[in-house]
Amino acid sequence: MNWEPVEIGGKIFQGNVGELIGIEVCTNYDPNVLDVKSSKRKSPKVNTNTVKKRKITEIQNNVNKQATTAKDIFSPSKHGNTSDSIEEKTTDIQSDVKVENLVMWENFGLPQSILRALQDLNFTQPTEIQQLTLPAATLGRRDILGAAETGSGKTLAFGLPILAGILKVKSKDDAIVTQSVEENEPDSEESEFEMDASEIRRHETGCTKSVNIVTKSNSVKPLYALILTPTRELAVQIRNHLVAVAKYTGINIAVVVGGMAAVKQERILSKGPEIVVATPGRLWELIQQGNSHLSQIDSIRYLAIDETDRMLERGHFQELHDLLERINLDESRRKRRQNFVFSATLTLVHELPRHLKTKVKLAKSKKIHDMTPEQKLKKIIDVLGITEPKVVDITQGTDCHPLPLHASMQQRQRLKNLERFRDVENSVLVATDVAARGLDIPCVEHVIHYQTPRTSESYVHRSGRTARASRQGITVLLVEPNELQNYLRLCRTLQKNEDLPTFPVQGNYLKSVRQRVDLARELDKLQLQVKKTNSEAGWFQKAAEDMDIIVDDLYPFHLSARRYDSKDAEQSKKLADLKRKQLTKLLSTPIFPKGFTGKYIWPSSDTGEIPFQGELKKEKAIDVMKNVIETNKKQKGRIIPLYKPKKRIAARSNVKSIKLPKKESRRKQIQEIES
Ligand SMILES: Nc1ncnc2c1ncn2[C@@H]1O[C@H](COP(=O)(O)OP(=O)(O)OP(=O)(O)O)[C@@H](O)[C@H]1O
Repeated sequence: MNWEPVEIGGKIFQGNVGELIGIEVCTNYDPNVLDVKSSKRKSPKVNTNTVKKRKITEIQNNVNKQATTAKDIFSPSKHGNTSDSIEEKTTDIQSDVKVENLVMWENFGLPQSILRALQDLNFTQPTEIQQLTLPAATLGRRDILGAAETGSGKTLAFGLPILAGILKVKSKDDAIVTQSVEENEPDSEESEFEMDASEIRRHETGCTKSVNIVTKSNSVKPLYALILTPTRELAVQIRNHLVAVAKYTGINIAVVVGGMAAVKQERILSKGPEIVVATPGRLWELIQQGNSHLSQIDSIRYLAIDETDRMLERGHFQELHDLLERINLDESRRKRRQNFVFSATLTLVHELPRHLKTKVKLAKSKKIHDMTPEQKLKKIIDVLGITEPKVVDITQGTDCHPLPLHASMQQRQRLKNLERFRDVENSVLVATDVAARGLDIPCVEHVIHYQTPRTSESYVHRSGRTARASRQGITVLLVEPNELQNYLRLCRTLQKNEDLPTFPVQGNYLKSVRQRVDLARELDKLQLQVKKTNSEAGWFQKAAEDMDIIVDDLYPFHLSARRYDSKDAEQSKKLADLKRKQLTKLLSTPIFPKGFTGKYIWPSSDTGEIPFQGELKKEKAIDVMKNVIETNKKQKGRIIPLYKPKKRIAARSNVKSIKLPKKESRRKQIQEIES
């Protein structure tokens, strides 16, 4: 039927007309249409009340069921919120489909719709950060402060609890609406179809009907969650990642970032997405322009801040701070919100050292941008009102966050790491030659050639990543004895008749450095072995399942064929964990003497001696090198000719090859470390 609005004089709306906001007229009235509806009355009668009551009882039963399991396993909700535990049913599309191979996900209270999507993605088990975060977040409803290295699966660590939470809240809201509809209905035995017809009778008089904007379908859709991230690219990535796991949930996720047409952004938001992934700047703009969907920003149930450490830098902080104050406008809603703060470094959040606490007090009187990143992070946590968060920090306890870059990485992860390398101060990019050419990152201070390049082109391109435009930079070439020929060839091609100046290194500290490096290499090898063993076992299991073979029947054969021994693997893992702890401890012990504040130890140009404790200079590597060149010139007054080896050096390396301990000695090592 075709309905058109009826023009009415303004006065009619001045009286008490309840929810009536307009009248429409049917322009192609056809009595047969109503007949079609009334013919439905002849269909088998279904008691609406029974259906709805069953739905509510089902939900209630699930509340009880879930509450018991959650209580058994996890700590209670910070908010004492049990009503949120209502099992999502109505929006859980095709929940009866069997989800296989997801045993590891089963204890996290995730609905079937999400499990199905995880299965489609072949995410058979949660990553470490997900395992540690999900129980507390999904079932305990705790705020989370999380830190883990890049590519560890942080997005789903906060994304899954948000999606699962929204499904629960929505089903709770639906239950309330259903209940209130029931309460307002006459207590009759009408079937659903009869109710349709009676509704038609109630609302349609002749050829007119009332239009009620308060009906559920027309109301403003709630905004449940906001995810903040520092860059546009990340926002898009997070959205895509979440869309993939939300595909059976019916939850809409939108991106709000700078650089996108404002009209398009308004259109996206007018559809009422339940989750908005945004960069703070554009979000703030749209809020200030009065966007209606974003006007609910203070009632969001979930807030995630990804890459918080980067949000504290480069002009993001003030925007973030203002935005959070706006989000926090309503105190009671703030308390009901669940927060996720993910950052690469959370060390100072565990317990702020006393000297920093004093600094925080002092900083209150200063401007916000005078604060250190740690103070800013603390400030954000305070603004959010996080008091007893679950802290999940699986960073390896070092201040150095190396960022890998190589051809077998996903393009997406490569871009992320490059972005991070560009934005994070003191970061280290560990790259293969994929990064040797074309990369234009302005402030790279050092290029270290871990292996002597085989061609002069390679040397020039790699080195060209530093000292860009008018900036200074230093490139250091590490030459092993077996690489000497490469080095000499390189110098000849570059028409150098003198040796490259040597970077001063104090041998007496090298022992400690070597100890750490050896331990790191050993750990790396052990980890590789553990990974290989696990993937072999996983491969076998999967192959057996694909062929419908029961693994147990073949197990002994499988063991001998692949030399897989679960005890052995367990032992290697244990040893790797112990070695990691050892390394973390060693790395937290300073190599240089107490009181040393400089970056490099470099002997005095006058005496050639290492300065006493406290007199060491705080110098950059580039300045150290400049000094060396100057000193060489002054002391010798002549160039140092290129090294000429008397005889060809055999290809040998003085790098100790790391051998993995055998079974017996592994056990011995574990005992030694543990004692
Ligand atoms: N449980 C899982 N099983 C397998 N793959 C996963 C799982 N969780 C996430 N992934 C995949 O791992 C990759 C890295 O995940 P994600 O981007 O969330 O990491 P991250 O910790 O946020 O990294 P970054 O800090 O660099 O942003 C993605 O390709 C993602 O699809």
